[in-house]
This record gives sequence, structure tokens and C-alpha cells, in this order.
Amino acid sequence: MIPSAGRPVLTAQAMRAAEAAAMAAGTTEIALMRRAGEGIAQAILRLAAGRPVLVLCGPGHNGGDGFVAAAALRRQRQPVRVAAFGEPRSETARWARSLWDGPVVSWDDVAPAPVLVDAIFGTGLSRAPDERIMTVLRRCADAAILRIAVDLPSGIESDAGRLLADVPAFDVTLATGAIKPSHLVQPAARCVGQVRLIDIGIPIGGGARVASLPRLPHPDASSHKYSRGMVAIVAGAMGGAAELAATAALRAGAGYVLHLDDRTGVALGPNAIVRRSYTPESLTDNRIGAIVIGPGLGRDDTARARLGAALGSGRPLVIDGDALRLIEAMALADHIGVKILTPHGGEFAHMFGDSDASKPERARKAAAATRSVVVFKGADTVIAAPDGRTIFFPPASPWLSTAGTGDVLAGTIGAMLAAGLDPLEAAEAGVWLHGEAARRCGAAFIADDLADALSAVRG
Ligand SMILES: NC(=O)C1=CN([C@@H]2O[C@H](COP(=O)(O)OP(=O)(O)OC[C@H]3O[C@@H](n4cnc5c(N)ncnc54)[C@H](OP(=O)(O)O)[C@@H]3O)[C@@H](O)[C@H]2O)[C@@H](O)CC1
Ligand SMILES: [K+]
Repeated sequence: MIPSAGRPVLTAQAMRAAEAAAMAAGTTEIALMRRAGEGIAQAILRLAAGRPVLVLCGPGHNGGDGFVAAAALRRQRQPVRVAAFGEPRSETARWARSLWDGPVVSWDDVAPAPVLVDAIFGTGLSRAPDERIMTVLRRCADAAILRIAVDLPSGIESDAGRLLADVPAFDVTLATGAIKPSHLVQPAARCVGQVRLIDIGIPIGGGARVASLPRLPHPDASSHKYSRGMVAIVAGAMGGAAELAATAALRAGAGYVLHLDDRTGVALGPNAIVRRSYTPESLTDNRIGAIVIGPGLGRDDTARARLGAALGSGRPLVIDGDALRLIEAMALADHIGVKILTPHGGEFAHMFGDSDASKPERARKAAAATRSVVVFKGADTVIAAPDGRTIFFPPASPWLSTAGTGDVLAGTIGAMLAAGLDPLEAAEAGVWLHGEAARRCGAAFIADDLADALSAVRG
């Protein structure tokens, strides 16, 4: 069982292509299923800790994995029962079923067990499963102490995070060969529990992966405040949001944070923030490593003028909040320079329209169209670069759903960008630090706490 951090993420089609390439290189389908099933059995053995196991098997290769695992568990004297829905549909699935020398319990009458293993459907699920299948799965899941899914909980479509049925929540999902998008994209991601990878020895790659602990910039003996990164925060109508972004940039490690506003006497944040009146010229200081524009900017003519000046400054940009409402998405493609856009669902739809495509596909398309790194925020944040590279984040703390946390994220990413990380790395590091700070804050924190917690997770 391998943790998913940093691992490639493959669609069902890409997974089949990787399997086909392995077979063309001499591996058989039976060998792959044997590795998958035996790896799953080892994981179940550890997780079940001697408690009786029920394996529900479907007609395809997910069910084949289930039969191989059940046979391996029985050989190791683990108490295990099997129920099957439908006859095996392929030669390899028939081979797997032939390994199981115990009884196969009738589907509708199966009695639950403390440990449930769902091997009904995986990446081959092509339509909503029959209610007869889901009723048994839900009944056994409700009665189990531990629920384990093989590859994907049955009823989840593999690529877009869609639920094709009322899927019960699992404790652990054992992904065979590679992590799939629906392990990370909502609403499916809330059903999968902990995701662990079962290595089946086939080479996989591609441009999509799960986020991992990023390379964070660190000061050394030659560092000074400008080399640590200078971040300019452009304030506007709502001063508090820009204060949060500025505090976050400082606490994420920026050496110098410049808060540009017209108002005086409204400072809320740390004294370490340098406060100046906004002028368009103040944005062209070539020591500025990142401009953060959007938190609390407003949407009036002043806001528009400031956004125009930021776009014209030639400095790397983090574009958030109100700036995403003002900007023309397609005009961004003509803007030469580094840009990171940080839309939540509403801002994304405003900029790029609604679509039935999956969240990662929408993020990739938006990144290519705007020539920007796009941080598509949410309970399932996905980052895409213009060249198609995609980073998926495991679900973050639901307590992040409070005002101001987006402003904190924009400032954090600004600090990473100003410190010299490339835009995709800066976005990944920013989202990672933000998620860690939220974890550390626990429950019912406010955005100010989150910004303050960044110093401790910066490590
Ligand atoms: N790729 C790899 O490298 C490896 C993959 N491995 C494993 O294989 C799994 C993928 O196997 P798979 O392709 O056979 O698909 P799977 O999910 O078992 O279901 C397909 C079957 O169900 C049927 N069916 C579909 N929807 C249905 C519905 N709503 N209601 C009823 N029936 C429905 C469908 O029939 P059909 O659509 O033709 O009617 C077909 O018979 C993968 O998740 C992993 O566990 C590993 O062994 C090792 C290497
Ligand atoms: K399954």
C-alpha cells in the first residue's frame, strides 16, 4: 500500500493504454490481475486484522481482482466469503474465478461481514448500476466496521468525479496500478476514504499527478529582504481582504510586503507590512517579484484602472477575487508574462462559462486559453498549467469554507512566486501551505488565524 502523494493520475482510457503497452512488452493480462489481486489481499490482511471479510465481485476485471484476492486470503487462513453479481465476462475474469475454491453466495441473500470489500465495478463502469446491485452494496456497507473498495467504490465513474448511483462512503480505496481522477475530484472524492496505491509493476507517467510536499524556498547566509521576495498587494474597496493577503505573504516567507492603498489610518495587519499610497508607477519597481491583485479590489473604475496598471507592469501576477470578475478571459492570452489565476467555482464559471466537462479538463482548457497557471479552487483544488500539466489536491479541511481564506491563499502564492519558484511550483506550494495551515488550525478558525498559522507550517 503506497501513499498517493506525488503519484501519476490516469484516466480509465490512459490506464487501459498503459496496460496495453505492458502487454505489448510481454506481460500477460493474467499476470497483471494476479499482481493486483495479491497486492489487494496483502492490504486487506493488514487492514482486517483477523476480522471476517466479505468480497462482493462483479463480472469484469474488478471482480477478477476480487476473486484473486479472496483466493489469496483463503490460502492465508483469513476468514473470507464471496458473493458474485453475474458471470465473468472475459477469459481473464473466468481464470480469476477458477482460483476461488469456496462457495459463491447468492447475491440477494448475502449476509454482511465486519470487513466489506467492494470488487463489483472499477474503471469499466459504463452506466448507472442496477438498484439490485447497489441495494446489496449499501446494506453490506451499513453493517460493516471497515469498508474497502477495490480501485474505485462501485457507482463512481472513473474520470470526472461523478456519482452514477447513491454510493456508500468507504474507509479505504485500493487503487490498482494508478490513482484515478475520481479519487480526488468531488463529489466522488468524498466516498473514497484513504486512497492507497497497489503497484502492479506497469510503467505509468503523463502530465497529471497528485500534489506532494513541494520544494519550498529557504533563505541562506546571503539572503536579504528583497532576495527573499518582494510582494506588492494592490488594495481597493475592501481593505480587510488585502490585509489578509499581505499578512499571508509575510507569514509564508516573503522578505518584503508592500501594501498599496489610498487610505490612511486603517491598518489592521502587522507593522512589518510596508504601507504606501497606490500609484501606477509603484507597480513598476523591478524588485517586485509578484503583484497580488483582486482581494477586496472592488469592481469600479478605480479597480479597473489598477488592474490595467498591474497587467501593464511586466511583473509576475497573482490574479484573484474581484480582478477575475473584471478581466476578459480571452484578453489574457495576449498578455505576455507570468500569471496565476485563482478562481473558485463561481469565478471560474463567470470567466469561462459552465460546462459538462470534468474539473481537470476545464482547468486545463482555461490554462491553455489564457496562457496562465489556473488554480481552480474548491474542496478538490486542481491546478493546471498552459502545457497541460495538472496537479490534483486531496480534499482540504472543510473549515476553509469561510470568508477571507481565498485572500490568504492569494498572498501565500504571491510569496512563493516572488521567492523565485516557477508559476506551477509556486501555485502548488501555496495551495499546499494553505491546506497544511488549515489542518493545523483545526475547527472554526477564521482567515486571520489561517494567515498567522502559515509561519508554523512554512518549515
Ligand atoms: N487496466 C489495468 O491495467 C488493470 C485493471 N485491473 C482491474 O480491472 C478493472 C477494470 O476492469 P473492466 O474494464 O473489466 O471493468 P469493471 O469495472 O470490472 O466492469 C466492467 C464490467 O461490468 C459491466 N458493467 C459496466 N457497467 C455496468 C453496469 N452499470 N451494470 C452492469 N454491468 C456493468 C461491463 O459490461 P458491459 O458494459 O459490457 O455490459 C463489464 O463486464 C479495474 O478497475 C481494476 O480493478 C487490474 O486487474 C489490473 C490491471
Ligand atoms: K470496486
